[in-house]
Amino acid sequence: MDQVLTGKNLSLGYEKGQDRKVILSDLNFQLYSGQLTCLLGPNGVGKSTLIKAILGRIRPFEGEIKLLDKSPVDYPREKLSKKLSVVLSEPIIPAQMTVEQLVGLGRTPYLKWSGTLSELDRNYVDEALAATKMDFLRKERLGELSDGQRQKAMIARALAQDGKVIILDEPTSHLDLVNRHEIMFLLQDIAKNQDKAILVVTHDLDIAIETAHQLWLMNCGSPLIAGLPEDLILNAQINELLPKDRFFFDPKRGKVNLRSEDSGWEIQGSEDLVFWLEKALKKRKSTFRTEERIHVLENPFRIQVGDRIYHSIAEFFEVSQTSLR
Ligand SMILES: Nc1ncnc2c1ncn2[C@@H]1O[C@H](COP(=O)(O)OP(=O)(O)OP(=O)(O)O)[C@@H](O)[C@H]1O
Repeated sequence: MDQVLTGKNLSLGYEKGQDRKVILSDLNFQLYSGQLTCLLGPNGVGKSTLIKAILGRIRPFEGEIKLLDKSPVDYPREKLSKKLSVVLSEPIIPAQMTVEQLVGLGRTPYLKWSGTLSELDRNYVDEALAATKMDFLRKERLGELSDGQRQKAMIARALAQDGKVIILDEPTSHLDLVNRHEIMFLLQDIAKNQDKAILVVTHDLDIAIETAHQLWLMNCGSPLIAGLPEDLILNAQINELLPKDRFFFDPKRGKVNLRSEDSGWEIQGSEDLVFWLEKALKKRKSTFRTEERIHVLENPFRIQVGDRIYHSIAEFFEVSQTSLR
């Protein structure tokens, strides 16, 4: 497992005339080949700014980024494209272009003056189509693909480019649940099987935890936290992503949960049943209160309060609106 991209003591931001607007400071990171890394953080924290610096589009105010042996800003453009490929979140895609033509564009940095693909280039295109399971759609026009298929075509283009590092900015943001998982598992496979270092910017914590080998967590004013998702959950650093007064990450459920200090109810029963009933109750926290203890029972599912029995949460809410107050 090699470090292919590193950042040391970085300070990043934008310059306007004499003014410097520092967005990120004291930033350190290592991106490893063979791993899928997900970068998470709230809107505006500076994720895109970091990506721009990695792509050499902005120069660090301080510190250094190293892509293999040198800084991205020191690579000639074409050489950089052979080391690093990018899939942006809102690419401009010509609808008439076929999948095969798009993936062929990934070979642009390698083309000779004639501009035509050599046999070797075509092999890369074929391999990229096979790795993304897009072979059967190679002649399809991009305008006629589903969003998920289009995203896979973009990933195939990045693969054909054959860089060591692939960066994707919110690649799953427009996709349904199944496609989001599929794309992320595909990226996980590519990282492992093709020894790529893949960095994905995402807001999807659930899927990042499920699929990433490493997480990078960014939050305003704190250093970047990097680690295995499971370590960050067990040592509670995952909470750095959340406003701690209102939310916490529940390690048992693997989910973000709302804090409730004074819940206004007491529930007894098995952990799973209590969890789901409490979830439903939290959504009604402003309207629901009871002094009586709530028992939640299974086989068959029922909720008991005093001697009253309810057979679903909906029924409990409906009746308790009047009887429990
Ligand atoms: N070209 C620019 N010039 C000046 N400030 C900028 C520029 N681009 C971004 N910023 C500022 O940098 C900060 C971080 O923005 P950035 O886009 O990096 O955040 P982000 O974490 O990617 O957010 P999101 O999750 O919403 O995409 C914001 O305050 C933004 O206004």
